Amino acid sequence: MLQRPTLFSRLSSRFASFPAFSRSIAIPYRKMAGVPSTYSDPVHIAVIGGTGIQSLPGFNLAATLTIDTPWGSPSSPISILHHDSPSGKSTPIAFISRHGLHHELAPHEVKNRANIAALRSLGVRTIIAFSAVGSLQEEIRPRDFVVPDQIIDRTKGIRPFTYFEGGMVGHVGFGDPFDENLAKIVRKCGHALEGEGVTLHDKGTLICMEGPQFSTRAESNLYRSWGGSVINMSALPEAKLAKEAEIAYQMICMATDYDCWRGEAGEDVNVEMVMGHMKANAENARRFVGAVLDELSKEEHAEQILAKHLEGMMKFAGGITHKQGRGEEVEKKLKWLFPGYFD
Ligand SMILES: CSC[C@H]1O[C@H](OP(=O)(O)O)[C@H](O)[C@@H]1O
Ligand SMILES: Nc1ncnc2[nH]cnc12
Repeated sequence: MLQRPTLFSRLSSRFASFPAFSRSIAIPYRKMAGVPSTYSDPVHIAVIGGTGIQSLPGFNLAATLTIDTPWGSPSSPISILHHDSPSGKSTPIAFISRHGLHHELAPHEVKNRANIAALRSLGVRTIIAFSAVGSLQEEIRPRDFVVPDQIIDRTKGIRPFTYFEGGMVGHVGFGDPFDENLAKIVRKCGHALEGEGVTLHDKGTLICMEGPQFSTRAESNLYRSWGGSVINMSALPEAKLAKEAEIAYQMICMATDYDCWRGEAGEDVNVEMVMGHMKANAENARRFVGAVLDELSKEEHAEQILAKHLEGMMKFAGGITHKQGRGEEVEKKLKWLFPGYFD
């Protein structure tokens, strides 16, 4: 009888045809007694933690994976956590710390391509990303949560932002940068926590700026005049790459400051302010993420967490370059990311 390939054997055979990346799978990052460095089942859901959320305590750590991708290593080792939902079902969740385990990566240094590629290689098709944001509107107060539905790109083109370059061209729709079905689930969970210290704004336009310096007052006011709700430095290219990787992606934002647009009416943003609010509200952030994971673990969301509505999209959106015009290196990389799409 044919054995269903385990994730490890699937990855091994993928690496076997791409020797340059064959060595570093499953090498323990820092040997932690008793924590496996391999994981054999597919993992469909991931959480990307941002500022102040370098780990997700309260979950059972099942494995710590070090995965090398054609775009290098992710920002941090990937923790596989077992999430036990109230129904008794255990669901594996992959967790990456965007800025590294010790917040050592600046926004423009985050390993976005490797992060998303490594998650996809594990089977991830749903990402909940967390971010500390500045508020551009009076009614979005520090410690409020926002589930944004739009992004304005104010990064400066210095971050690698696509998998399709160097001889394979792809164009993916980005009219809705977040996954609306996933957003509905996230909003429902957030509202269920309201009254217990959680205030949620259902929509919002997120400005993603380059940083690492915060905005000037003129910029901050300009973003307000554009209808910006909140501002951060990390939604892009993360959301673009997730879209290219056919992964349903939603960011949950937590306001930590009013940026600098209030002038004399309030103190300008600074790191202490951001960290202070993050720390004070970390428990709510974790409860929010936990509630979303509980909900996503339900059988009724099985299709959604596999992002069936996105499956196969890049075969066409990423396949416009004729075989004879393809760059050899990028073709190898994309075959690693999308086995079977570009044969
Ligand atoms: C520490 S303030 C600026 C920093 O905070 C946000 O991080 P993340 O989105 O990863 O939570 C923002 O994007 C900046 O990177
Ligand atoms: N004011 C701000 N600008 C950009 N990123 C932020 N993250 C938290 N607050 C921020």
